[in-house]
Amino acid sequence: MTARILDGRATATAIKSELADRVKVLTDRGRVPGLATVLVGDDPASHSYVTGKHRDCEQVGISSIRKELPADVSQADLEKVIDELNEDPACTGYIVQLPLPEHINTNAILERVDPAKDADGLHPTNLGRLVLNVNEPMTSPLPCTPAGIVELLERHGVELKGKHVVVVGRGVTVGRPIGLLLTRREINATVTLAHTGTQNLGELLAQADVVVAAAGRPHMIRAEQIKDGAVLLDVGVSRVEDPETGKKKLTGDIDPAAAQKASWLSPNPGGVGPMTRAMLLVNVVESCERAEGILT
Ligand SMILES: Nc1nc(=O)c2c([nH]1)NC[C@@H]1CN(c3ccc(C(=O)N[C@@H](CCC(=O)O)C(=O)O)cc3)C=[N+]21
Repeated sequence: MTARILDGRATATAIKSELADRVKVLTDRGRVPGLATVLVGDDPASHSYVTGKHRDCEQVGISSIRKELPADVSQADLEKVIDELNEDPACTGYIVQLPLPEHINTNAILERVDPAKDADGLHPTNLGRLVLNVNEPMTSPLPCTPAGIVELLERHGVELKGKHVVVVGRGVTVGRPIGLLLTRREINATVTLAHTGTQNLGELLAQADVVVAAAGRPHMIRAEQIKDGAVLLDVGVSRVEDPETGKKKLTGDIDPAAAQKASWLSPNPGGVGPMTRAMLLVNVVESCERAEGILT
C-alpha cells in the first residue's frame, strides 16, 4: 500500500478562497482585517516564514504590518512594540515569530499580547480557554498547527472518533495543545503524548492509528515502527545537509519509507505547514468578525 496524501497545499488554498469571501464582507462594512508580524533578529528561516505569511494575507485581502527588530532588542523595547500593536486599530491580529533570542523572556512577551488579537492562539488566556472548552463555538482563537491538523484530516474524510492518536513531541505550539483539541467530545480521539523521554515509544507507535510526529528529530519515525494502515502526520522540521549536494534541506520527522505502510500521509513540506498558515488567517478573520459581532 502507498499512502494517500493529505494535501496541505490544496486544502490551504481552498480555505484561503473561503476566507477571501469573509474578508470581503468585513471590508464592505469598512473593517479591513490586518495581521501584524513581529520578527526579532535575522534568522533566514524565520524571515522566509514571515514573508510567506504576508503573501498569504495579500491573497485573501488582509492588510499586513511588518515589524522588524534587531537581535539585541531589549525586553522593554520589544514590549513597547507589543503595546503599540495592542492599541493599533489597523492591527486586528498579530504574531510574535518564535523562537525569540535567549535574553528575551518569551512567556512575558506572549502574555503581553492582547488575547483578542492573539493570532497564534498561544496566549495563556486562550490556551486556558482551550483547556476549559469555552471556545466552543469559537469564542477565542485555537493554536494554528493543532487546528490545521484537525481541519486537514476532516477535509479528507479521515475519521478520528475512537482512534488512538500518538503525539510525539511536547512543544507548546503542537504537542501540548493538540490533545486538548483531539479529545473534545465532537472529535473523541484517545491521545497519548510521547516525547524524547518516553521509554516505550516503539510499543506506543505499534498501537497508533494516527501518529502526529512533532519532535523536530529528522526521520525519527521509521516504517517498521508503525501499524499497517496508520495515518501519519509529519509536523516536525529540521534543516539537514543533503549528503549528495551538500546543501541544507528541510527534513521531516517521518522516514519517507513509512509512507509505504501508511493509509494517509501528511508530507513535509506540503502538509501541515501550509495548514498552519491558513489557520493563522482564520484566526485573524475571526477576531475581526468577533469584534464586528458577526461571529459569536
Ligand atoms: N509565533 C509563531 N507562530 C508560528 O506559527 C511559528 C513560529 N512562531 N515560529 C516558527 C514556526 C514554524 N512555522 C511554520 C509554518 C508554516 C510552514 C510552511 O508553510 N512550510 C512549507 C514549506 C516552506 C519552505 O519551503 O520554507 C511546507 O511545509 O510546505 C513552516 C513553518 C510556524 N511557526
